[in-house]
Amino acid sequence: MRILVCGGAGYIGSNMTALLAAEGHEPLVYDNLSKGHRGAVGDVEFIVGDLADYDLLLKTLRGRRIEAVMHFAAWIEVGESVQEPLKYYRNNTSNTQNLLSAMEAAGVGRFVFSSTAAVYGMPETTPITEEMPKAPINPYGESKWAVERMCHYQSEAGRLHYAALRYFNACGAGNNGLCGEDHRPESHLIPLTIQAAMGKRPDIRIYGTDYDTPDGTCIRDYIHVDDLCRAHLLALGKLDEQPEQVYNLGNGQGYSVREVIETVRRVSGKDFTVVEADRRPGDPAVLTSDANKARRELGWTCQKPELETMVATAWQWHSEHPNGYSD
Ligand SMILES: NC(=O)c1ccc[n+]([C@@H]2O[C@H](COP(=O)([O-])OP(=O)(O)OC[C@H]3O[C@@H](n4cnc5c(N)ncnc54)[C@H](O)[C@@H]3O)[C@@H](O)[C@H]2O)c1
Ligand SMILES: O=c1ccn([C@@H]2O[C@H](COP(=O)(O)OP(=O)(O)O[C@H]3O[C@H](CO)[C@@H](O)[C@H](O)[C@H]3O)[C@@H](O)[C@H]2O)c(=O)[nH]1
Repeated sequence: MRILVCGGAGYIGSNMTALLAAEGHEPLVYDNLSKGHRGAVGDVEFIVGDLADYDLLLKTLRGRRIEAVMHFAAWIEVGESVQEPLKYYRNNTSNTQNLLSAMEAAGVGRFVFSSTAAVYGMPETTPITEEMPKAPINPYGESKWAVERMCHYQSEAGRLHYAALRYFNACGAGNNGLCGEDHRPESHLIPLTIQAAMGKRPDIRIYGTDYDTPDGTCIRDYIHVDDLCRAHLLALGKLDEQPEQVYNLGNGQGYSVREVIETVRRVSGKDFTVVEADRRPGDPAVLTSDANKARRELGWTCQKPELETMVATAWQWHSEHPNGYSD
């Protein structure tokens, strides 16, 4: 299929673009490079464009005879979304509405959307199933949940076939270790800890050691970006027969912040300073997925479920690219 990959120069989008090309699809990256990196995308057609540009979207969808859209483009920082809510509603919600409108006008009806575990807010129990209450606690989660509702009603109206994929914590370097994580600023635990191990930051701070968890630190469900991307392919393949798909994507196993830090220490063989700091506002103690629905309906399995493997691929990429995509 000819697939428009919005946000294809970002961390997950660049991995997806590489997988699509490897699988014989024809990806076309659409990214404004506000956060992504040209160097993250291999020899694939690239349009520097903004989701807000309806005319360019329509021209691209029609002119390139696009058959499906995979949509990764968004602002992704929870803390910033609390400080600047409208920035998040504009890019994540309004601009996605713009994209869906252009798709409708161009007659493109297949859509795979990057949603997030943040739609569940502070879940009362874990692991989380898709049916559990959607109760985001920040504008980032709300901005994504609003898109899910938009897709649901478009689908009910017979205007869209879509998959909303609720990622847990994406990590690792994918595409045979070639596509790594280079967010600026970086806010995610694994790359930040790796930066500490590389001596690029003075320490790694643990946000909260008094949670009701075995070692007092937060537990998250880390999923390798290769596993994440394979689920997109499977969802895309079922869109024609199943017009509405909603799946959690996690590996179901939780790892604490201390376990992540120890794994980076082991994998890297480096010692670094760990500082015990206050809790970060809005962090649930435990976020783990029940992804059985994706396993059952898509036939999806995690091929890299071990934290050690995820961290090792990330460590190798950062060691080979000490300045990220600036190299
Ligand atoms: N990283 C995670 O752990 C995680 C977890 C849950 C959900 N997600 C979702 O997955 C998606 C991808 O995340 P990521 O980590 O790859 O983020 P990223 O910031 O690396 O990639 C986003 C890309 O979108 C582009 N972009 C942003 N706004 C744009 C616009 N208006 N027009 C065109 N391009 C635009 C950026 O330049 C960037 O290349 C996001 O939608 C995010 O909300 C990520
Ligand atoms: O310097 C740091 C950074 C993070 N953490 C902790 O590490 C855990 C993971 O944090 P982070 O890597 O920032 O991921 P999350 O906040 O869990 O959010 C990610 O995972 C969510 C789904 O679980 C997605 O919605 C978000 O988009 C994605 O960024 C959390 O407990 C943080 O408090 C630290 O202790 N120190």
